[in-house]
Parts: sequence; C-alpha cells; structure tokens
Amino acid sequence: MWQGPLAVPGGDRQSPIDIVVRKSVFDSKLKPLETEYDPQTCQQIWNNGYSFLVEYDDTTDKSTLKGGPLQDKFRLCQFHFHWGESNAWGSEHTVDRRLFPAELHLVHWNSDKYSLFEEAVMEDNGLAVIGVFLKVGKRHEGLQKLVDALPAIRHKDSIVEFTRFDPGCLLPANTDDYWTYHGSLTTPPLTESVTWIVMKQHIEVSHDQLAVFRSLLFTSAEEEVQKSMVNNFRVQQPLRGRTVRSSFT
Ligand SMILES: CN(C)c1nnc([C@H](N)S(N)(=O)=O)s1
Ligand SMILES: [Zn+2]
Repeated sequence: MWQGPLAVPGGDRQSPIDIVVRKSVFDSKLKPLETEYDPQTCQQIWNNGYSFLVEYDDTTDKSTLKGGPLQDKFRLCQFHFHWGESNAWGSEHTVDRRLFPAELHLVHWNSDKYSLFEEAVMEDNGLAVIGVFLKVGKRHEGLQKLVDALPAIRHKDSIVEFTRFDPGCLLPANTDDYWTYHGSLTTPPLTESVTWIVMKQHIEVSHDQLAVFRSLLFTSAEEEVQKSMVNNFRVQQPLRGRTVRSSFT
C-alpha cells in the first residue's frame, strides 16, 4: 500500500484513522447532511497514478454539501476510491479495526470562505470529505456507468470525458448516521484541512465491479513494467487525542 512520508512533520491530525465506536461521542447538535449534486457538472474521469478521479465543474455552487458538522457550504470537486488487491482489505478508515474492501471519498471545498480549491486545501476549515465504505455483494447499478469507463483510463495520466453522472447515487440510503472528526488528506499534500464525514452505512458493489477497479494500472503506457492499481490506501494514523463524534447513539 501507498506509504509516502510516514509522518507529516508536526502532524497531529492525520488521516485515515481507526474509528473506535465505543469511544466516539454522540453530539446532538450534528445535523443531517444536505447534498445537492447536479449531474450536469460532471466533466471527466482520469487515472492520476494513485486512484481514478471523477471531476466536477466547481466554478459555481451547483454541486454542494452543507449541514452535518459543517458551518459553511462546500463545493464538490471530485470523487475517487481506495481499494485492495483482495476483498479482505482496501479501505482507509476502519471501524473497530474492521477493514472494508474499498472506500469512496467525495471531496468538497469551502466556497463560503475561499474562491479556489487550492486556497481551501491549506486551511483548517477548508475541505470536507464524505467517506463511504464499500462491501462486496449485489451489483451497484449506478456504479456500472463508471465501471464501463475504466478500461479507457487503464494507464496513469489517461483521461476521458465523463458526463451526466449523479454522485448522489453512490451515497447509502441512510446519510443521517455518520462519524466526524478533523483530519487530513490521505495522499500528498497530506494537509490537515479536512472535516471527515464517514458514513455508518456502507454501499454494496459486485465482485466483478470491484475486479474492474483492480484492472487499472499505476503505470503509464510508456513504462515497461505495468503495475496493477491495488492497495492504494494509506495506513491508519495516530488519533493524537482527537475525539470522533457520532450523529447517532
Ligand atoms: C487535490 N485533491 C482533491 C486531493 N488530494 N488528495 C486527495 C486524497 N486522495 S484524499 N483521500 O481525498 O485525502 S483528494
Ligand atoms: Zn481518498
């Protein structure tokens, strides 16, 4: 799995973490999430050599997240996944040390306070990422359009147009129950600017759909040795005294 700098100098709010359920603190002030995603803002899907990203037009407040633990409105800029080479592991966060085969991240930035992602990524309250665990089970009909696009971006730096995709179809039925804590991006620049919102309820995808994720490559078309894009997750980081709050008892 991707390690990168094991620790960020002075980093005391790194992600991902293990969510110890019995140590999470119920907070009745936590509101339900409010997502408003416009499928028309979906632009392209590309392989960045770590994962594959579906990118949205974030020049206006058309696809937004508010509510939950957030005080401001956040704009969706992209979503991506982390997964393992086997169904036994692959997620970045764990729940009482339980690993899931994959994890979806929907990345948003604070458009009430900042005018660009690049600005927001440096600020404490700059980003909000929704994490959703994936389990292997029945086929996810909404995911299939995305799975069908993956062979076209097999290699690092390949990109294709990808439009009219509603990321809301990837959220679990129940988005009221979540854990939230202050952490960081899990790939470089690892900046400690993320309010994490990890869904309690997972979504199901089929074994075959997940197998297509694993057919992607870390390597570009020019490289002699092709490496399967698997285990693109960071290991859990120390909690360093942080409290994980829950929106449910
Ligand atoms: C620059 N952006 C949007 C990101 N940088 N790192 C990201 C990580 N993949 S994660 N897992 O969202 O922290 S997302
Ligand atoms: Zn991620």
